[in-house]
Amino acid sequence: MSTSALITSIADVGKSAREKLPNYAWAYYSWTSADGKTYQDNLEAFRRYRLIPRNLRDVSIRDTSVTVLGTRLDIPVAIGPTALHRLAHPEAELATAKGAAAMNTAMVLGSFANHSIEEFAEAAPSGIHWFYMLFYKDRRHMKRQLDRAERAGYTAIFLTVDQPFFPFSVDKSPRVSPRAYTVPLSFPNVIDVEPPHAFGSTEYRACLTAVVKEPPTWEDVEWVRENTRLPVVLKGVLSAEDARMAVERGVNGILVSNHGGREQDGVPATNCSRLCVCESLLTSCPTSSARFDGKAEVYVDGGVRTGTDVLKALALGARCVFIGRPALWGLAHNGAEGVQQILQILTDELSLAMARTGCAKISDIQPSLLVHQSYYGIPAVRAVQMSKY
Ligand SMILES: Cc1cc2nc3c(=O)[nH]c(=O)nc-3n(C[C@H](O)[C@H](O)[C@H](O)COP(=O)(O)O)c2cc1C
Ligand SMILES: CCCCCCC(=O)C(=O)O
Repeated sequence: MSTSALITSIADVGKSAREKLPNYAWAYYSWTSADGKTYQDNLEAFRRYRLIPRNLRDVSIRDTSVTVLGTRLDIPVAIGPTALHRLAHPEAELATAKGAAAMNTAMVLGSFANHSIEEFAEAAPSGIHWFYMLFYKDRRHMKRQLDRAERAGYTAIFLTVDQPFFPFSVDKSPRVSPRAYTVPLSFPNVIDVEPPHAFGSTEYRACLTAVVKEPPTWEDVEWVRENTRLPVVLKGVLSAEDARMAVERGVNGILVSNHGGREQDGVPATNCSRLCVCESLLTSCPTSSARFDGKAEVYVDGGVRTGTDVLKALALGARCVFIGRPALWGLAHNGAEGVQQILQILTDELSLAMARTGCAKISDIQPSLLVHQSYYGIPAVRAVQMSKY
């Protein structure tokens, strides 16, 4: 599929990316833990919800904007942190930043990026920049990174908490094929001075393992909270108890995520987990769900591929969603414009889904729009059995 071929969906962009990317890059981006059950579940779980539209409302104008961490985004879709954009495009994260800025939405710069905190911010000066910082053994390094992010105009710090050990420390078969190392890569945000070892070599991996803190603990989160004035978001929370502990420590946002099915296999799809987070909070501290909502925002990622998925995630209670692989597909498909195109497709689809379900603005998207298929699960099973005869 060429760049000029008719592209009408995220799936089309994914197909184009598959054709354009070398096998090692496609393999890394598509990689999942174990047999990919959790990844598949992320995709399928959205389809398990059905929508009950409200009709005859004035939806002639739809407003898809939302406020996240005090910043207005034109769409409730932001780009999450992903590593190694350089495998998809020579401009790497700089192009992704431009695509996000063109749609006036936020992007989280991953620490495993080819470009520094400052280069990224300068590439898209009008953009909304958030920074995913690693936990390091040396707190002075963390403090320097927090200060640099603040000075460069970033407006939030993301901490990933579902990766106690990094792939370069523990993966038995490498997540990134050695063939990828023919591409010039570096990690300026992780290592101050690039070591003289070949990128990806055992020695290079040992340099990374030497600096990162594995595994991080709540004490590290508390330290970050105390050492930056920026809002702090924990990414990778699946348990209600962890969400509560985060809120107690002054965390400002919870990104419900299973790392796109790339960490622990067998965990639930994230949109189910979101329900777990909320339901348990409601059950265990009945008076505090409002307090929780007031104190921290909740977001979700994993398997978002259509505007209807976005609508469903918001109806489940997420303030906004994040995308991982689709942004990489857009980047591979057509650089910054491809990333913009991905976001435009999701915007157009969301806007149409809002019209068809009677929502003129984001706050109209309510839980009552959704019914889970288990609601009519027994009749559905009977129908399958009947259909044999
Ligand atoms: C190639 C790739 C690299 C990723 N790198 C990181 C990372 O460095 N840090 C992180 O917190 N999450 C990382 N993620 C996870 C994403 O932030 C996100 O949780 C996930 O991709 C969402 O699922 P989706 O790809 O179905 O949208 C990565 C995901 C992919 C696909
Ligand atoms: C070569 C560095 C890769 C770091 C891990 C990135 C990641 O989280 C992933 O899912 O892949």
